[in-house]
Amino acid sequence: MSDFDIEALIRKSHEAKAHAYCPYSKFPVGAALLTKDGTIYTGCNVENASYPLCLCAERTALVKAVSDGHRQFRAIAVATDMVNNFAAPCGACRQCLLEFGAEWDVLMSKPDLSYKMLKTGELLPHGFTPDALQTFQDGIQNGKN
Ligand SMILES: O=c1ccn([C@H]2C[C@H](O)[C@@H](CO)O2)c(=O)[nH]1
Repeated sequence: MSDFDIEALIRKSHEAKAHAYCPYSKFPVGAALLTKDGTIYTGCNVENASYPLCLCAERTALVKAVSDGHRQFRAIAVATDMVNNFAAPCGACRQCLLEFGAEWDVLMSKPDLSYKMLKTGELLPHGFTPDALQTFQDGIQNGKN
């Protein structure tokens, strides 16, 4: 059982998709990120004529939230127009979501609002986390690195 309204969050991610700036890929993506305190930040993909600078919807929502002071999250819903596939975050987004914990929910949806739910840590198993850097720093303190 989730302690938040899954359908409402997914719906918001589909609404956010309407703002996608994607003249190159023509692949709109929306995201809705729920913070621990119940605030919702939305995001969309923002592309650029310099293709590698394209921003994904998930990271747009994440940086909006973090830059407002949020670091604890309950869930992120991701939306695309694909009817045959759930909206799976790309590798870079998985890494950025994992930065803020391995135990919060990623809701990958379709336009009919059906979804697949996985934890951030399930989406990127064996990921590189802040813990690894902490362990490294501890090793330096103890003369082991
Ligand atoms: O998880 C994803 C995957 C892709 N995109 C965007 C990036 C680019 O603008 C377009 C096509 O890759 O979709 C996202 O926003 N999120």
